[in-house]
Amino acid sequence: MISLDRITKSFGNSDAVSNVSFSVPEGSFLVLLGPSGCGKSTMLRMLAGLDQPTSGKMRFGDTLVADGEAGFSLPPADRNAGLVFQSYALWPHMTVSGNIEWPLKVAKLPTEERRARVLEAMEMLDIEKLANRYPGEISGGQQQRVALARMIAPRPKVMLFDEPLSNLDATLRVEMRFELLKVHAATGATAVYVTHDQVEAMTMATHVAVMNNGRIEQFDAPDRLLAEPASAFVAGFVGTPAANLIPIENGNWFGTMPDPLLRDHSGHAMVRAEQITLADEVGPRTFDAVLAEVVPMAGRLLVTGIVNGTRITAVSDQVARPSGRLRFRLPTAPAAIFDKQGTRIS
Ligand SMILES: Nc1ncnc2c1ncn2[C@@H]1O[C@H](COP(=O)(O)OP(=O)(O)OP(=O)(O)O)[C@@H](O)[C@H]1O
Repeated sequence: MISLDRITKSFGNSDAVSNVSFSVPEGSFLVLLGPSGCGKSTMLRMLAGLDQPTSGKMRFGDTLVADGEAGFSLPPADRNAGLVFQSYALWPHMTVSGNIEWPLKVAKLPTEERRARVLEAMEMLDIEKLANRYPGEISGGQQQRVALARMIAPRPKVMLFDEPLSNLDATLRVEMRFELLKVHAATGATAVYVTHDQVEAMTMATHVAVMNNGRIEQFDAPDRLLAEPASAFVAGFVGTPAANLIPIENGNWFGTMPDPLLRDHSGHAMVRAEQITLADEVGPRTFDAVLAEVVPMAGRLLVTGIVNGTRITAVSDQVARPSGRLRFRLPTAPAAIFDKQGTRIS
């Protein structure tokens, strides 16, 4: 179990992480998801013991690993936690097996035990054939497998990942997502995984903490983030495609078309792409748009147009008119309404 109790990390006058509390059970796969600068790497560094919280407490199981007020932080080596970075950080002068063995040597494990663990880790990542190669002699994807093997060889209870797949191409990324989940399931460790890629969060996580400006916008299971986003930020960040956030003003779509369903609300109405249709005729809740792009997806089309400066995406089977103009029809009810601060109100 990992639990955080009101963790804050300040740099000078600004908080990189602000008053964050959550807990996840042992064996979870927690993803810290958010845009650049939201504080997710700072969170991970505190979990690893590389940074100390300014205030708040952090526990791994029953062990207190950091206490900001008391100025206490358990050193990284005493946390039974492994870390994998975006850059693989392998020792270039050591072979693959030498790299994997290194942390076991540091931990002073006997030779036989080290050999067995190196072999076990290489088998799990399917890299036995690379044992005697040097990092410069293997591909980026293979290097990331070695970094993973090196991380799991000491059998950490907590596995920490900082954007580990972002240097890989799209196909390798999908492959490595599967490998990571396999390793996680086989070890039973608790994983904390930092990414700005919501697809990684949606496909791998048991729990997701969506972060924005150092705070947690929503802490939930991936499907809950999609079904019940707590804020406009979450609604606009998750989903493929993310839901449309349509400006509403005093109960008017785009500030121009009144709709009793919007009551008198101002802010944004969430409308999913699959709720919007393309219309030939002008009618209730139709809006003319300028075509921005058409993306084929799973046999259907994601059609994006601009209405009053807002990008709107619909799922359609219909190819848009060649004129570059199109007409969207909004559904009778939005999936959610957020106020001007982005808080969900309906
Ligand atoms: N050592 C530091 N000194 C001062 N400010 C820092 C330091 N480290 C991080 N920050 C600031 O804290 C905020 C959060 O940074 P952090 O690196 O945690 O974000 P992030 O979500 O991981 O972003 P990215 O995905 O770009 O790495 C940023 O505004 C950053 O400028």
